[in-house]
This record gives sequence, structure tokens and C-alpha cells, in this order.
Amino acid sequence: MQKTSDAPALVVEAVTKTFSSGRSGAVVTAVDGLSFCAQRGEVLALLGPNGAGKTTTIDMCEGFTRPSSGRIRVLGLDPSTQPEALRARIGIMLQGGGSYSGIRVREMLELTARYNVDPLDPDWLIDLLGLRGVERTTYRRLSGGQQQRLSLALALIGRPELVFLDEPTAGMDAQSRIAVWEIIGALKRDGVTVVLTTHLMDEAEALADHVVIVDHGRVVGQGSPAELTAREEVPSVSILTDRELDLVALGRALEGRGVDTHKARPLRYRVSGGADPGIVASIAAEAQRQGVLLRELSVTHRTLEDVFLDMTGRELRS
Ligand SMILES: Nc1ncnc2c1ncn2[C@@H]1O[C@H](COP(=O)(O)OP(=O)(O)OP(=O)(O)O)[C@@H](O)[C@H]1O
Repeated sequence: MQKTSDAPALVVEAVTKTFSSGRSGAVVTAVDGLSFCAQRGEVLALLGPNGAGKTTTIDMCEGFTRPSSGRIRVLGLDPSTQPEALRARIGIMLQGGGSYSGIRVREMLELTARYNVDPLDPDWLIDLLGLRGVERTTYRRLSGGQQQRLSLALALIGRPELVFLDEPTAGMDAQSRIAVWEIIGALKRDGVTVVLTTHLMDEAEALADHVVIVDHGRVVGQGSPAELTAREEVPSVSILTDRELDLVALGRALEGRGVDTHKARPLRYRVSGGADPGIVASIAAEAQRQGVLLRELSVTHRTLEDVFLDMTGRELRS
């Protein structure tokens, strides 16, 4: 028999969730046969474009929404039928903050501590999350980033075995982001399982042991960041410039070499289909001709963002 501790911390198996939407009653399939696992003590990042089904999936794992079909187990428990037993063992960082608007930071932490058997010290959390200067401030007067940090403190106060973090650093300044990344690293070292959603590819690349890319409610790719970014058959060149590059002219300069040029995002371009010294020299020469400085040039190093855009497309989602 398998020991409980060897079982994955989170199992999502063939899960589907449909909503009937608006007055027309049209059926929206938010999650469409999703399957993935998070092992104990690992950081799992759920990535996907807007509307891909990430929040719906997390809501079902937390027991706030029931799946239409399929099976979810969190720490061996069914979130739909055992939500109280589960919530005693997990931490939830809610996107909206999860606090009463008139309550002060310290009061909210002390109140939450009282609901836990062996809570962390609110004072320690106030320092850890840089909330000392606002401990007497009411929730509604906090900045968005401070609300996020309080929300993370509330998720951690009960010493959870697993934490769900829905876009944990959304709206945070660079200092707060680094602090949160360090906290996530410390949780992992303590053996806590972390399941997070994010739109920040560098966040997923820096933190996650396992990445699950979701689109239209389905898994379109998964693996470690290293596995996902290593899967490239044809070499390519990625460049970062100090100003806009004329891509049509670059395309002309590379004509006959069997490569495609495209803009990955502002000032970041990609020449795919081949990479040899001649192609690199032509790119540099064309940039020089246009008076454009190449700030970075790398060969065949796909980032998680490249993988994500290849798997989910470049069109804007409604
Ligand atoms: N309660 C609901 N009623 C109807 N449709 C819903 C409901 N909740 C979510 N949806 C729809 O399900 C789909 C998935 O939404 P979800 O919020 O899970 O996506 P997401 O990946 O978290 O997106 P984002 O990155 O924008 O937060 C969307 O089309 C959304 O409009």
C-alpha cells in the first residue's frame, strides 16, 4: 500500500466545470477535462491566458466551487465534501484580499490567529511582510500591494501544509515581489506545497518546480521550466534592442537563409528557423545600418514566455 506522505499533495483528474452564463443560459465551459498533480513540497505554477480557467480550477481545489465532473483530492481530501477538514490544513491567498474593509491590519491577523490551533506570531508576520508601518491602518486604506501582502500573511498564519496563491505578486512593487519570492522559497524549504497562478513568466521560471500551461480549460503543456524551454528542434536568435527595429528590412537582409523574423514584444525580436555565424553577423550589420543598438543577443535560449506564446498563440483574449 502506498504511504499517504508519498501521495501527491494535489490531484486534479479529468475535471470539467461548466457555467450557464447570463440571461441566454448559454453554457460556458471554463474547465474542460483538466488533469495534473502537485507533489508534496513542490511549487506548481498554473499559467494561462485570461479566461483560461485558472481561477475556476483553484476555486474548485479550495472547495468554493464544485466540479461538474472529474475528481479532485487535496492532501487526500475531497474539497467538495470535506471543505472544513481541508481548510484547517491549507492556506488561501485570495485575489481580493479576504479582509473586512474597516478592520486594521494587526486586528485582522490577531482575529485569524484565534481561529487556528497553532498560529504563527502575528508580530513575526507583520515584520516578514513589511507591514509594521501600517499595522494600525484599516484594510481599505492600504495600497493594493499592502493588501496583497496582508492577504499572504493571512494565508500563512495557520502553518498550512499547502498554500494556494492566486497571482500572489499582482500589483506589487519590485521590493515586495522579491520579498514574496523569498517567502515562497522558504515555504518550499519547509516542505510546504505551493500552488500558484501567475501571468509573470519570470516568476514561474524563478519559482516553479513544475509548470502547467492551461488554455481553454485544458492542459496544453507541462514540465519543469528547464524541460519546457529545452524543447526546441530548430535553433533561433533572440534579440533585445534599444529602439524599434525595422523588421521588414531585417527580413530582407536575411533573405534566402531560411529564417523567419517576428516581434515577440516591444524591443524583443526573434529570428527563428536557423542560427549560424552568418545569420548573427547579418542581424548585427542590419541593426548597425538602422542605427539600432543590440542590447542582448542570444542563440536558442527559449524563455518560458516563448514556450507559453507558442502554445497559447499571440492573439489577445477577450
Ligand atoms: N461564475 C461564472 N459564471 C459564468 N462564467 C464564468 C464564471 N466564472 C468563470 N467563468 C468563465 O470561465 C472562463 C474561465 O475563467 P477563469 O476566471 O477561471 O479564468 P482565468 O484563467 O483565471 O483568467 P484570468 O487570467 O483572467 O484571471 C471565462 O470564460 C470566464 O468568463
